[in-house]
Amino acid sequence: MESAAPSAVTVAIDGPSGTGKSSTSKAVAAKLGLRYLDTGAQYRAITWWMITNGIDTDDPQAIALAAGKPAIVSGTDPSAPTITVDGQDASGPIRTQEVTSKVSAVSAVPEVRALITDLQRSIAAEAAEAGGIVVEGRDIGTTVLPDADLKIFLTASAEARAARRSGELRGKEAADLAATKEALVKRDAADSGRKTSPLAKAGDAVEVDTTELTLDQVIECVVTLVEERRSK
Ligand SMILES: Nc1ncnc2c1ncn2[C@@H]1O[C@H](COP(=O)(O)OP(=O)(O)O)[C@@H](O)[C@H]1O
Ligand SMILES: Nc1ccn([C@H]2C[C@H](O)[C@@H](COP(=O)(O)OP(=O)(O)O)O2)c(=O)n1
Repeated sequence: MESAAPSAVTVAIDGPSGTGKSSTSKAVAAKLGLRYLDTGAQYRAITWWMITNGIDTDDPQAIALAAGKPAIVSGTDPSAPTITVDGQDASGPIRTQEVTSKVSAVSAVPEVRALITDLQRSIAAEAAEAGGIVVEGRDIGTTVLPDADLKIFLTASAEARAARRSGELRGKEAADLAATKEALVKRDAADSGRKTSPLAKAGDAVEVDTTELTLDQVIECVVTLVEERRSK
């Protein structure tokens, strides 16, 4: 007897910066034939648009008024994810230090979250028709997709996360380890402390501490969890 195609699965992966969400989610999606959505890239894209259009990122009202203007489109192929703003490739500009330093303020504005959350839900619903998706961010398991089939919350010590991040920055915008750690802890605090859907572990999420794990071990662990979920 031929085995049936695996059922569609929606996976939510949340956690603070540098825990391995993007690398893990992309690899798991590629291995299992799922789509992939980086929700942080969407918040970065809207932040980049605000900066380039002269919107004061310290003014929540100005941000709320402008939030509906940019058209943000995410490509969900895990081997080549894309992000455009008004048709323009934004994958490079959204990774600058300037965007990183302002994204928490912009993403805390409720009007921004409402628009981006709607966009994320429609992408996930469309992907569910095509096998499923891994969606990574801060509030996916708690707010965006509370009915996800599997929820993972990645953690790691601030030291490990800063070391991973400063490894990425070396040679580009050289930041020392202490400064990287300080910026990262500050962003975590802002993301966890905001009123509207803060960074938080969902009650039914599986927590995976990646501090002492290699990336391959984390990927293997999540693949196993998805397969277990699918076989139920
Ligand atoms: N378990 C791990 N061990 C070592 N390095 C890792 C691990 N997971 C991720 N990394 C590296 O850490 C950096 C940040 O990972 P990333 O997936 O972007 O994290 P996040 O999306 O949670 O911010 C990347 O350079 C990635 O290769
Ligand atoms: N679901 C999400 C995803 C990201 N955000 C916000 C908060 C984060 O600090 C920024 C950037 O997220 P991103 O995942 O790109 O951050 P890092 O990869 O950890 O540097 O976006 C959010 O508020 N909700």
